Amino acid sequence: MTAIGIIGSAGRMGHALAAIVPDLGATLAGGIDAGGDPAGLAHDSDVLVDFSSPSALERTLAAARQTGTPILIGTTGLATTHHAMIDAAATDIAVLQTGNVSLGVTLLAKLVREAAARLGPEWDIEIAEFHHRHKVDAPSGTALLLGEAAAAGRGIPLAEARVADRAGLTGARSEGTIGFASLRGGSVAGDHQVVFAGEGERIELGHRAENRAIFARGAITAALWLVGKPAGRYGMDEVLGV
Ligand SMILES: NC(=O)C1=CN([C@@H]2O[C@H](COP(=O)(O)OP(=O)(O)OC[C@H]3O[C@@H](n4cnc5c(N)ncnc54)[C@H](OP(=O)(O)O)[C@@H]3O)[C@@H](O)[C@H]2O)C=CC1
Ligand SMILES: O=C(O)C1=N[C@H](C(=O)O)C[C@H](O)C1
Repeated sequence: MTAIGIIGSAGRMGHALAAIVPDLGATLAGGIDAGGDPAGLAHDSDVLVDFSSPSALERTLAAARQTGTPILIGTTGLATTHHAMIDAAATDIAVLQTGNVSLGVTLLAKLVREAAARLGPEWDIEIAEFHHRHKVDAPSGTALLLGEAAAAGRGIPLAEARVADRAGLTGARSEGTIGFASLRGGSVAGDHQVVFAGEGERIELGHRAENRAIFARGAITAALWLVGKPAGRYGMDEVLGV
């Protein structure tokens, strides 16, 4: 049986992952949290699953590279420097990093890209997300993933179009920008809405996660898929075939 090591095992996702591992025919190699030893965990695991904090990433990737252990990274709030670390690790091991491991969001990203490609820049794109009160990063990893999909559909880099944190005298909206809005409260598992606002009409594409079990199932499915894959950076669309 494939042995799975969890980084962030005592967290909300850590618990959801541990609960679903046996249902998917795998076994738990162990888990660590802040202050834990990623090298020992990587040694004991066939694949690592990381839902923790961006601060864990450097040591985790070093351990995974040392042992040649593939890794699924679900942690969000990553900076450009973290993506550079992931790219470097993917020269040695199989890595899948995504802001959302659900089937629904993986398909939604395809739909958003397609809509953005077909609609002209006069259609304003706004992305809204709503998460539980404990979430520490904004915009959510999923909102950014959907923003990347929209920007790719328009053939532009997201960094050029991204507008977040509107407040005060912002001036009128600039054509071609992609706006982000974040709400936090209660126990919301994760809602995302992408709005294409045109003159006199709107298209709204969205996804609502009703629980963390959908993320845990997607993450373990992807982790099992990564075992035995050559070094490289993979996507959830490849895992799920959507
Ligand atoms: N990609 C996706 O589909 C999804 C992504 N996420 C993301 O997963 C991450 C975790 O979410 P959630 O479970 O709700 O958060 P929690 O705060 O509940 O859990 C995070 C866990 O990570 C641990 N941790 C913190 N720092 C380190 C470290 N340096 N090394 C190892 N472990 C560490 C914490 O341990 P301690 O308490 O000791 O600090 C804690 O147990 C977030 O970034 C979230 O956005 C969540 C759901 C789906
Ligand atoms: O922190 C969460 O809970 C979630 N984080 C991910 C994100 O930032 O998009 C995925 C999901 O929405 C839940």
